[in-house]
Amino acid sequence: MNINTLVEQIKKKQSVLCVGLDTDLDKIPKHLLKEEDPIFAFNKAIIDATHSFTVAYKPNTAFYEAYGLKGWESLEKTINYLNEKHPDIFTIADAKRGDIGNTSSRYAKAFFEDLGFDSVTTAPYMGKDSIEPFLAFEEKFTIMLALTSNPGAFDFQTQTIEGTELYKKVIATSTTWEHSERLMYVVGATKAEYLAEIRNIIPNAFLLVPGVGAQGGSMDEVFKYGMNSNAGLLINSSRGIIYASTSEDFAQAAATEAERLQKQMASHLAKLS
Ligand SMILES: O=C(O)c1cc(=O)[nH]c(=O)n1[C@@H]1O[C@H](COP(=O)(O)O)[C@@H](O)[C@H]1O
Repeated sequence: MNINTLVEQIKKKQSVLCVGLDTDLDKIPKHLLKEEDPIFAFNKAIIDATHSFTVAYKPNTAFYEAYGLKGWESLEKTINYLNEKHPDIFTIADAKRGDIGNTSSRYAKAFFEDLGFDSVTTAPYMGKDSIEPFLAFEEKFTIMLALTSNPGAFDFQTQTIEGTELYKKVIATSTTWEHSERLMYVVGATKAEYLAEIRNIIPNAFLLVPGVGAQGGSMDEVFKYGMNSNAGLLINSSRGIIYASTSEDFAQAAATEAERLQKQMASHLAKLS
């Protein structure tokens, strides 16, 4: 996808909402379990109910890989459904990949070419040659972990090395890589107070911000410190939306929650020209 398509969607829908499809057979409504593919049936219902409030969907591949071949088929049906029905909606394979160069280029082919996602999440621990193979794909985006939402973010990411916090060094270094204009970055909503400094390093990049809802991050703080002139944000909620109800009314409840978040976003996005 071209970045302008994403920005147009954000302005049109007055939303930066990313719905996380972390679909768990133990949590979806019981009546769906008799469907031939309960995971896809659930995802389809969630997409049908929420797409008008949403600019991105993010299936986390762990929830599909956990069910082996069947799970991978559910993932494939989900991305095909999104690409056919909603080609303007940005898609994220949340796979957190990254390996030596030739392996990374296979991961990139799997998610960008075979499955047809617009973007994939990556872990930058292995450095430049582990990320550049993803960046080689035109009109595809690589969303690199920068400062994550979990408590373990303080174990390494915020440690100071030679006077700079590691996450800042990682972000600044990544801007020197070939096709760094195809990078986006993950910053947890639980770390919103760090966003102003992150914006000093990468004023223009899009940030994927998970951690509102179930993890307790504040959306208003994320906008306050993280928004740029394109919005520059994709704010993810997974469990808070898809399990808003676990009864037969799950899709309606997901739509109500997605609309509530979209309305909150619109109050900040009204400033965009
Ligand atoms: O890369 C991610 O999406 C991610 C990074 C991060 O720092 N924290 C984080 O929660 N995530 C993912 O975002 C989703 C958050 O889900 P909820 O807490 O249910 O909204 C999960 O799929 C996580 O794997």
